[in-house]
Amino acid sequence: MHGPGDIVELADQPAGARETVAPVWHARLTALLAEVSREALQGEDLEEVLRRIVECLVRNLPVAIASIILLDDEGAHFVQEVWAGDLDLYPAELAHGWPVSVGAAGRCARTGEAQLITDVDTDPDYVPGNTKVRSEYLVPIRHRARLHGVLNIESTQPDFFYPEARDVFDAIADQIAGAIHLARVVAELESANRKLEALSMIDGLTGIANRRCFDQRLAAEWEWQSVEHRELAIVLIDADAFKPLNDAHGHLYGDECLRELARLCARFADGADDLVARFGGEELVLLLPDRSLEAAVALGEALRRDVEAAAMRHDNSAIAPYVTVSVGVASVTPTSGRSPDRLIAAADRALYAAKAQGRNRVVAAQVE
Ligand SMILES: Nc1nc2c(ncn2[C@@H]2O[C@H](COP(=O)(O)OP(=O)(O)OP(=O)(O)O)[C@@H](O)[C@H]2O)c(=O)[nH]1
Repeated sequence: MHGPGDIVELADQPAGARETVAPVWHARLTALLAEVSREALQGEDLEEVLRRIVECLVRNLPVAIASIILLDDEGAHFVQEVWAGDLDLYPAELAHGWPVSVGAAGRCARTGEAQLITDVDTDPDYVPGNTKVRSEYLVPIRHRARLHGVLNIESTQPDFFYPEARDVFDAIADQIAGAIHLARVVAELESANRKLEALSMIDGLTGIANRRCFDQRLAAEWEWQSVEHRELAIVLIDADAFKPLNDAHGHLYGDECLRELARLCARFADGADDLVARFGGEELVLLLPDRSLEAAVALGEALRRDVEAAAMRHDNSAIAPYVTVSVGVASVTPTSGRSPDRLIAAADRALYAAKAQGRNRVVAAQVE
């Protein structure tokens, strides 16, 4: 069995002796690559992936510092450095990016070539991170055409990075490139999924929540309010004489009125857990936790008046020369295990009554 100690000793060997023990590096390399892979797979996000990799490197190899310095998308600035080591590293200030025109790492990124610094004192670009460091090896981290950053290995021994050692770090840099690529693809997929999930909850015409979102939130609020023994109200809003509106003014004007109605309704969803949603067609809904029936009726009445005040022209309504709404209201203290459909059914009955009583009014109903 060979361990990291074998590699430490290797660094002290004359060139001829090194060749005889080079297989030690290569045997170690296979195990190390497997371990780097395992570590990379366990990271939750890119930063943790990188931290696990650099910690794995300093645990297994006789290096003083290992760091991964990431480039921005343009490859013009280093924007993040993740490091591990026995020595303290005083990393350059990366808050605003560190241009690739500066430092040995910058030279590595600019040229796309590995940089071997056998004696840091003689390298004009070397930026000291710790005064005990004597030699440094920098390898580009590249996946296909994209340069992700630079792998930076520092040693307290001069001439530490002889060819066998450099082979190992070159191979590790390739593997890091794969790990970074994978972590970035996963992050992009997760972000795209979050956007899709959000989009799937939005009504395309009005920009407010859609029915799917409403159903989910209703179920969640129902359970929550049943635990809290608090009321849950809904207000159903239905535009009056909408078919005649479309017939008289055209579908596009109808769409515009729906958007304006959604905007007016949204102003009443001002509590942290309130929701305004398109219930379907020309019908909108407000989900209002912690509202009594009286409070919800008052809110429905204020909304009805606001719609009147908006005076959206309607030349084909028997009720008024502008758009009006009928409103059905219901409120209940939910019981876990019973369906929230009872609440919707009550608001629907109230809405039907408002229509039957002449429209442009608010009616409340008891939950049965
Ligand atoms: N412009 C437009 N019209 C819609 C949309 N969704 C539903 N509608 C129309 O809304 C109208 C609803 O008609 P009805 O259910 O008969 O109701 P109404 O004419 O509003 O009559 P009352 O509700 O009884 O006052 C239908 O003509 C639908 O085509 C939409 O997204 N845009």
